Amino acid sequence: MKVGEKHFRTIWLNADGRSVDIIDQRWLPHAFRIETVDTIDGIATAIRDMWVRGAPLIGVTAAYGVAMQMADDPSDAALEAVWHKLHETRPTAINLRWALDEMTRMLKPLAPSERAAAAYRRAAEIADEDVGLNRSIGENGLKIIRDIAARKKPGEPVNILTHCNAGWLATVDYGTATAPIYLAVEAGIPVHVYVDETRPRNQGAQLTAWEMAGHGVPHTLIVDNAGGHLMQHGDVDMVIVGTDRTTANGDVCNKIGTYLKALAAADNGVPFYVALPSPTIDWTVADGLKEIPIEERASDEVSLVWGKTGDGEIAQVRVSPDATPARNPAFDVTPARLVTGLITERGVAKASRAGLAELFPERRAAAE
Ligand SMILES: CSC[C@@H](O)[C@@H](O)C(=O)COP(=O)(O)O
Repeated sequence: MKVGEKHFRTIWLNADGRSVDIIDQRWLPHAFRIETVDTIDGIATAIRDMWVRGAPLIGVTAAYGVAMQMADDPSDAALEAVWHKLHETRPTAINLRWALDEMTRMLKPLAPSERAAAAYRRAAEIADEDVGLNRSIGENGLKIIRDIAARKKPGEPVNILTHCNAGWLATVDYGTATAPIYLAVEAGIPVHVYVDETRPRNQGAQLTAWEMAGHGVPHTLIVDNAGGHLMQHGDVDMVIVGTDRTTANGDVCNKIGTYLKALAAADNGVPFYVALPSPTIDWTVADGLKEIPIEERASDEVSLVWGKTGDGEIAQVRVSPDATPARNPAFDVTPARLVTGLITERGVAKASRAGLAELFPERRAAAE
């Protein structure tokens, strides 16, 4: 998407054919910085410390990590080691494991001498595929927004609430939850987005708000606890969020706080949609609550917040007493029964085993 007048993806291969450049998301919205990453350790750090984040982008970054490893050492042992090294960086987003499995499946049968070139080719394809998937999600989600708009008075915006950042910064381009929003704006449908700040790391306040502003999408930042109140007063027409892992029966794991939004939406009859590309479906898991590993991140992320000081410096401040302990589960699981629909690249599925199997019969069959 655009940054100023220039089109950017979140990650791209450099002319040296080895290193990647990434948008370093730690500094947004206050500074737009690009980092070059040219080692496996650098890739692991970028994922773990959230220079890049968002399930699809984590997967693509890991794919380039495997390619870098193959350029250094294309042996079977190195291929296995890089799988483990990158897999442990962030446990919840299934796209990470999907990308590592996909790279391994493709590279294993090749002679070591062929692996580096093939790995870079496949990593680039996965990046391009992500863009295509998101575009299709956008088209399928656009139909839902269009239907809601048709029931409104002319000129009245469709009010969409989103949580965290499932925008272009979380993917290679377009985003998942935001793709239908961008297409609605392009189609001239009036929309307005309520952006949850998304404590503790504030991906909504810092990233989604920046994206919306950059593309002229009318939006309003709200604190995480405001959504239920707004829904009770008829101010939200629909919720669209992303997901880090959706199970074969439609349970949705996403940024902490998503579940509370789904509960409030169900209580108020507000449709709750989840936008996801198929690599985010974990066909091996049935019960999201019991089986999805939930990342517990450092307690500092709760006790300290990043922001811009009056002097224009990007700095961290403490919001709690020095000695107060904090706990930081990064994701939660929204049961399928609270999800109105799953917006995928193939259409909108019911959040159920049958609904997903109908859209992806070959994947369901392969998992059995
Ligand atoms: C298209 S991104 C989907 C999810 O990864 C997104 O909603 C999310 O929860 C991101 O969490 P993050 O911890 O910032 O990586």
